[in-house]
Amino acid sequence: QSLPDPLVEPFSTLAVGFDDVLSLTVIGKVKTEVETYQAAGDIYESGDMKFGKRPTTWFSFDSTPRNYIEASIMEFFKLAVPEDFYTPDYTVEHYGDLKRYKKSDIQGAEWWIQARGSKEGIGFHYDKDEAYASLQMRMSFPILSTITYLTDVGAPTLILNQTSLDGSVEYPEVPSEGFLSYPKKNRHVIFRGDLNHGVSKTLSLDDEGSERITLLVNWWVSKPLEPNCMVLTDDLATKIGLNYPSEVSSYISSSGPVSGSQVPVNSDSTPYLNITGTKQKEKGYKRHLERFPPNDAFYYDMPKNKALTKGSLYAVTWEDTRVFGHTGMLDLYNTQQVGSLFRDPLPKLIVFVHELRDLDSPTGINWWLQPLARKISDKIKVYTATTEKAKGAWAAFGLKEGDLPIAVMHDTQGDKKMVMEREGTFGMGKVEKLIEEFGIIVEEKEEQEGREEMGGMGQEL
Ligand SMILES: O=C(O)CCC(=O)C(=O)O
Ligand SMILES: [Fe+2]
Repeated sequence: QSLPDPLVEPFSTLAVGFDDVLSLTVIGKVKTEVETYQAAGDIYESGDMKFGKRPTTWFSFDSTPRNYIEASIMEFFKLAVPEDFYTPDYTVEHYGDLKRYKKSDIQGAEWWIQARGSKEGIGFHYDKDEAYASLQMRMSFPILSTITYLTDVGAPTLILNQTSLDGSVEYPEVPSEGFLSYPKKNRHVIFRGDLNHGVSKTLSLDDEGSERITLLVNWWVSKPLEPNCMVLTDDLATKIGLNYPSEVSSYISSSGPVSGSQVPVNSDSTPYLNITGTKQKEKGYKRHLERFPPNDAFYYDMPKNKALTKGSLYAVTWEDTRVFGHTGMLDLYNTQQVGSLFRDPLPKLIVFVHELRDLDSPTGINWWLQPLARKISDKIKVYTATTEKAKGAWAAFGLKEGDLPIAVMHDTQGDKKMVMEREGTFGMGKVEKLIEEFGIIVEEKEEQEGREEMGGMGQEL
């Protein structure tokens, strides 16, 4: 049987998709097993894990599939082509030495389940060896991550061209490419294991009431550490009702492979979206916001939801006027961040606000601060600072609660500080004046629109 080659004409450098990956009978069996697995609860008796995360399960290639989930994982492996994801042409800034993997380097798969409501999202993150990250403060990534949609429902996965070594500095600072994948039952999406991704709830095209279920399978050179990634022993598999290797093997020998037709999804069936334009409010677009550390806020424009199609995949590119993520969020409890903030030679503009809502609400500060931060990003690093995470910094600038919202300038190298005038209404004009008084000249580009207030978050622009 010859395998489809999705990468002859890559639709996107970030990810590839296949439809009908499993046979209809098998996808039904996998769904039932997923329910069984979910119902079994905390099978590894891990108790309360950090961040309330459930452990993932390891499946080694040495073992025989004991259920249809494991048989499907063996099948998905045929679609994983790691070499093609690490060609020297695709360079992410800090990957001077691109690693190239052979399939034979892969030892097994880590898998888990996600179940969400039709309007729910999943926060942006890197799939990583969670236990290793806690120990080493560095990230160890799978070679490839995959998503298999088990229902047609819910918000899309958004995979970005952004990676990081330690989770505190990201490359590039602001993503310019995305792979947007709406759920479609029996679709399998493969992407590089080191990319920032999440599920954007504001892009959901479904009404409340149904369930979004995905099976996540990641390919690793070696097993991620316990207690976050666990081996499902035969005893445990029997206990939860997922151990019937002879049924699985006789199914395969009598009914044929567990695979379906495995149709590559390419640009013929799904469009490229080039998001361009310089106006703050580009007609026909909606601006979305996702929060992820350490960039803290990522604003990106997409066609209005009614112009997007359920079940589609989109390769998205954004002009730098259509994506924003140029501010950091000051967090005095994050010692790693405070350290890198002081080492960074650029002067800082810090905007102190009471709470996140002051930044993100439809009339929030971020709607004009983000474009401003982009404009000045080569001269000034902009931070926002909420009371919860940054109250401890007020004293250094002689600030009191009643002064907020307020901006300060801080040259951490020369320890030069300047506080904005307290009189007058806080806004973009006052911030620009502060920057100027601090002695930094910002080139005036064709930025007239920057003065316009941006439309509200999630508002159709
Ligand atoms: O369900 C999805 O679309 C993605 C889930 C995911 O990224 C994860 O669980 O790590
Ligand atoms: Fe993930």
